[in-house]
Amino acid sequence: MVGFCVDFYQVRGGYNFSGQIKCGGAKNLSTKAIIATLLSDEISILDNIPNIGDVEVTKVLLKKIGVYFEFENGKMTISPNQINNFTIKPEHNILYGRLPILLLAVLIHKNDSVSVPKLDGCKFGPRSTDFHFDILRKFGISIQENEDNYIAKKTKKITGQNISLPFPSVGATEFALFISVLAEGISVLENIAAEPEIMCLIAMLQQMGAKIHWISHNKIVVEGVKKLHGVNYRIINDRIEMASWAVLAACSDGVIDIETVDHIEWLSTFLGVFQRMGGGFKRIDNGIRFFKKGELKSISIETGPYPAFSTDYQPMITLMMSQANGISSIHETLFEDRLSHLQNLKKFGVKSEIITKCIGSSCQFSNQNYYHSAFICGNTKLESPNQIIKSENLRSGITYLIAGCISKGISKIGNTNLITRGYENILEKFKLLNVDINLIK
Ligand SMILES: CC(=O)N[C@H]1[C@@H](OP(=O)(O)OP(=O)(O)OC[C@H]2O[C@@H](n3ccc(=O)[nH]c3=O)[C@H](O)[C@@H]2O)O[C@H](CO)[C@@H](O)[C@@H]1O
Ligand SMILES: C=C(OP(=O)(O)O)C(=O)O
Repeated sequence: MVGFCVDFYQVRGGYNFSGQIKCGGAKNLSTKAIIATLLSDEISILDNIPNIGDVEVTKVLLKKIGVYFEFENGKMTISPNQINNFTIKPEHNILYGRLPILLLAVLIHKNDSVSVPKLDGCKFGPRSTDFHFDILRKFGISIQENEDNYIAKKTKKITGQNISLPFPSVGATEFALFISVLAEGISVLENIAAEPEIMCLIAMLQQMGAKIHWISHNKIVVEGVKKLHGVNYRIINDRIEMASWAVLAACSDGVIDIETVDHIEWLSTFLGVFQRMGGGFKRIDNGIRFFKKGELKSISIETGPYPAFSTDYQPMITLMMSQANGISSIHETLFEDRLSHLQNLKKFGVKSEIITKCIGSSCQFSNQNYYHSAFICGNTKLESPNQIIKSENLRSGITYLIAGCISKGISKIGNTNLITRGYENILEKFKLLNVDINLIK
C-alpha cells in the first residue's frame, strides 16, 4: 500500500454475477515469505507472489536495505547477500502495514543495531506491539521507540528461550520464529497462532534448513541453526480472497468458479459457515465453484484464532447475514474495533445493532466497553448510497464493493489503495464476473 489516493470505484449493482477468475497468492504469507528469505545469504525463488500493494511495500523495504530482486509473473528471485542498511527511515506517503517489525527480527541476526519504521496496517484498535517487545527482551535484545521508528540493539549472542504468548498472535508468532531459528540453542514457543499461512511459513523455513518441531497445535520447539539456505517455494492461494468471491456468489445468486490449484482445505472453517448459511460449493477440475444453494439462513458466529472463524472473513460474512432469513449475530474477539463497516453498510440499508457485550462466550474484550458484537437483520434489500463510501480498511473495502454489486443503483467506493493492498487485479476480476465497474480517477 504505497501512498494515499482519491480514486474511487463506481459499481452498478442489482443483478447476478457469474464467471471464472483466478485466485491470487496469499497476502498474509507472501510478504512474510519474502522477508523470511533474508534469513539466508543465498538466493531464493518464490512463486505465486501476488501483485498487490503490500508486496509493493515489501519491495520498497528490500530496496532500502540493499537486497537485489527480480519480480515477473508472480515469480520473485531474491538475492539477500548484500544487505547494507540497517536504519530504515519511514517515508510518510508509504503505509508499511505489519511488515517492518518482522524485518527487524531478521536483520537483528545480521547487525547489532536495527531501526525500522513503526507499524500501521488496517486500523481496528490499537494493534499493540507489546508481545513483540517482550519477546525481544526475553532474547536479550533491547528495544526503544521514537516518534517514527523502533530501534533494537543486541549486545550479546542471541540464545534460545522459552516464550509463551499471552494470546495466539499471528505477527508475534512469526516474529518469535524469525528470531529463534537462528538463535543458539533451543527455543520453546507456546500458545502460538497456527493460521494456514504460519504453517506454510514454518514449512518454508524447514526447507531452508530450520529445525522446527511441532509438539501440539499451538506449541513448537525450535532448535537454532547457524545458517539457513535459499529456497524454492510456492505461495498458497489466498483463502480470504476465495471467501470474498464466495460471498459475492451467494449474495448475488451467481455461480463463481475460482481457479486455484491447491489447499481448499485451508478454507474449511469458512466453508462450514458458508454451507450452514445456505451457500454451496463444489470442487471442480481446476478449483472450486461457489453458488447459492437455497434460501440464505441466519447464523451466530464468533471470530477466533485458527481454526476458529477468521476475523478477516468477518466483514464479508456480516454482509451475507444481511441477506439471510432472520437475525444473525457476530462476536468479534480478535480486534476491539472491527465492526465499523456496519456503520457504512447502514448507508446501503443494512440494519444492525452494535453492542459492547460479548454475544456467546466471554472474550478478551468483555466488560471493556468496546463495540465488538452485533446483531444483523436479514432479508434486507440494499440500495446504493448517494455518497462515496470510504473503505476504512482492506476487508471493509471489498465488503462495500460486494454491497455495491448487490445494491440497486450505482455505488461509489473510495480509498481504493486500501483494497488493492491485498487484492490483485481487483477491477479486472470484477469485470470478468460481469460486474459493471470502473475506476474513477
Ligand atoms: C499481515 C497479517 O498477517 N495480518 C493478519 C494478522 O495480523 P496481526 O498479526 O497484526 O494480528 P495478531 O494475530 O497479532 O492480533 C491478534 C490479537 O493480539 C493482539 N496483540 C498482538 C500483538 C502484540 O504485540 N500485542 C497484542 O496485544 C492484537 O491487538 C489482537 O487483539 O493476524 C490477524 C488475526 O488473524 C489478521 O486479521 C490479519 O490479517
Ligand atoms: C487485517 C488485515 O491485514 P493487515 O494485518 O495487514 O492490516 C487483513 O488482511 O485483513
